[in-house]
Amino acid sequence: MNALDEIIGAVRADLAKRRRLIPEAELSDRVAEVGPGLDCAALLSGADGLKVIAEVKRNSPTHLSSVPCRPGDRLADILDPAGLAAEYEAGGAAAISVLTERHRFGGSLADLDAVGARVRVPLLRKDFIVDAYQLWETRAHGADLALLIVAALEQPLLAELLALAAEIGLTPLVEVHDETEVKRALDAGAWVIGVNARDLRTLEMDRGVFARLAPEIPEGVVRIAESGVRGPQDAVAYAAQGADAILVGESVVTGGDSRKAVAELVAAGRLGGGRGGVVTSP
Ligand SMILES: O=C(O)c1ccccc1NCC(=O)[C@H](O)[C@H](O)COP(=O)(O)O
Repeated sequence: MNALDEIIGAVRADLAKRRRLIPEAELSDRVAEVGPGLDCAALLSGADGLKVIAEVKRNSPTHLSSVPCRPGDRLADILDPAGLAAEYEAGGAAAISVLTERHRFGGSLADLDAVGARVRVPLLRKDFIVDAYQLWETRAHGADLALLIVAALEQPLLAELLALAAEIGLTPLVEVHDETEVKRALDAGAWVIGVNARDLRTLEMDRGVFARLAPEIPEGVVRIAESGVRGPQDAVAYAAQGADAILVGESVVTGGDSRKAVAELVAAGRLGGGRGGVVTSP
């Protein structure tokens, strides 16, 4: 069993418990009350400089070095996820990602609620979404974006979840790692694509993947470089390779001064040039 399958097994078990506690109909009523989220494609476009999506990540199966962590290791002791997100926002983050998966990442929907109550920028729920229930839940808890990982979803389900996300006012961030997955994302109708430098099956990191895949992603689609950003030099490189945005977790969580770390990435992104295109959702 690969790393992704193992994570998804635990996600499905948790999901079954939550579904018993809160029926989907209750969540859809809540979604009707909260209404649609922010339209994030335009907000994440790199037309006016590389955007930084900063992540609240308590733990991870790897560190940047790709060394597998021991069970119980903490990436960082995040006592106040909302306070951390506020630091990110003050540093210029265009959006906040909250890793809500519990078993391997130590996250929760309570973290998402806390962060959403504190910041004004768009909120991404980063989790392993394999069922429509999780999308209802994502919007009901106030997120504006939901992650759909192509490697975790067969094609009809990917297209169905993408359509449902759009229908309930979420911007789907569709994550890919190779050429075939880019094609599948585009076939499903994605308009915001994240290229993850981390192979979720093997946990290996390859920062060259974005440069290889970016030309396969057409103009008009938002391109996000995810994972493994160590600092400003990587932001400059990704901007120069045409990224609209970068998604950064570990290096802004563990550096000590998270506001400064994000501000440095934002400043560096301006040096990289970027694509300068105007992007709108369909
Ligand atoms: O972070 C991990 O080790 C990981 C392992 C397996 C599946 C997903 C994983 N992370 C999710 C992410 O995509 C990252 O948290 C996110 O892109 C930020 O990455 P980083 O800046 O390298 O912390």
